[in-house]
Amino acid sequence: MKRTGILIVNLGTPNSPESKDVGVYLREFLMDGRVIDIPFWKRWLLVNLIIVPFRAPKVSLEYKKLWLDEGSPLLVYGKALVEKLGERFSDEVTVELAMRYQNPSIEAGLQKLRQAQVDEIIVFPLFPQYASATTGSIAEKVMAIVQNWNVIPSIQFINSYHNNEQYIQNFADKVKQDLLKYEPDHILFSYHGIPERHLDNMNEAGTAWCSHTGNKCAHCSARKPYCYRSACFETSDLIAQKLHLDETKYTTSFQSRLGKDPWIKPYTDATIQELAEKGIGKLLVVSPSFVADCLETTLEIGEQYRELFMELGGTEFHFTESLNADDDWVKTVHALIGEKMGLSAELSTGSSVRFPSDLNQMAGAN
Ligand SMILES: C=CC1=C(C)c2cc3[nH]c(cc4nc(cc5[nH]c(cc1n2)c(C)c5CCC(=O)O)C(CCC(=O)O)=C4C)c(C)c3C=C
Ligand SMILES: [Fe+2]
Ligand SMILES: [Fe+2]
Repeated sequence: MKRTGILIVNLGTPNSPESKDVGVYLREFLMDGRVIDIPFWKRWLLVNLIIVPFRAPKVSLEYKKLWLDEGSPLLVYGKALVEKLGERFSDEVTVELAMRYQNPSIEAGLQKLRQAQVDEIIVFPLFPQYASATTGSIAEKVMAIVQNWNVIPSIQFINSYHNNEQYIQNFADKVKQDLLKYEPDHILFSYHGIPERHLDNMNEAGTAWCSHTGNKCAHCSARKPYCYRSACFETSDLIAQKLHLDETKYTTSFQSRLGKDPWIKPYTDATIQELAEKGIGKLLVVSPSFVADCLETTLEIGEQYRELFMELGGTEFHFTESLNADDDWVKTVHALIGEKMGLSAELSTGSSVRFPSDLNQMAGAN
């Protein structure tokens, strides 16, 4: 019987909210050459002498606000998701949670799959829109580890699902509830940003690939899934279409800027200012690049952007909760993985199907 290992991977978490552990986490994260893509020695100086000493104490206070008994929100939601997924798969499937930075590590997760003697591994990054700094980094790490194994099983990466029908529906359902509850004047889809340079570097031919302008990202007209910016715009459009929203009723922007280099635009803070100046009173913010609530949603959006909007004359500010470990989102992840396992769409979207056992039973196998 074929055994499958599934590795669900999110960004990371410090071991505790204390400044020292946050520093260790930030150092591992920001020393990743896919995150801060400058020569090693410059990155080392920047991260160790400037960013971490100033940022760790501040971020530690933020983690302390959100920390739960069992750990950081990303860890808690990740564990709940993996537990629910495990219940949906049969005994031949092993599901493990890993964090790209700190613990549980990708190394530990892969080791558990190896011990379970899986024949294939499916890596599912909790990032719907591909970016080299997130999905790319996870793939690099996984490949660096398995290259030392004697038996390297078949490995598949689920690189991008920014336009997946079920993922779009999951967010549309959440937004719909808030539209009915708050009746906002406008919806802002705010995604985590990346430096513009990261998109320029994508073109192997060496020329800039992404136009960085317009809402259709003109040079990426085919809306290639690997242009993070285009993918984010497409996600917003698809959610808006599900909700029959007029184009004038929503905007897409990018948050969480770090450093002085240009990041993809429009920036969320500038967009909030423009919306307030246009007279938008009631604003609903949605963040589809985060499938679990974390510092960047609960605090950056829920506190900092709320404060900014209200200071600028806004009357109501609401934030749509992320998918976290909602049952409908679990079904989506189950279906996306099922597809990679070669199961039919019908079976993989069925909520009560425990595959592959069901498939085997249907085929009369043991
Ligand atoms: C959603 C996708 C994400 C992309 C793309 C991304 C790129 C990216 N991030 C930084 C710097 C930081 N990000 C931080 C936290 C953080 N980022 C994401 C997601 C993406 N990052 C998540 C899910 C989180 C975790 C938040 C949590 O609650 O644990 C941080 C740490 C917090 C802070 O200091 O603000 C930094 C730093 C860069 C430089 C970058 C692209 C190059
Ligand atoms: Fe980030
Ligand atoms: Fe682009």
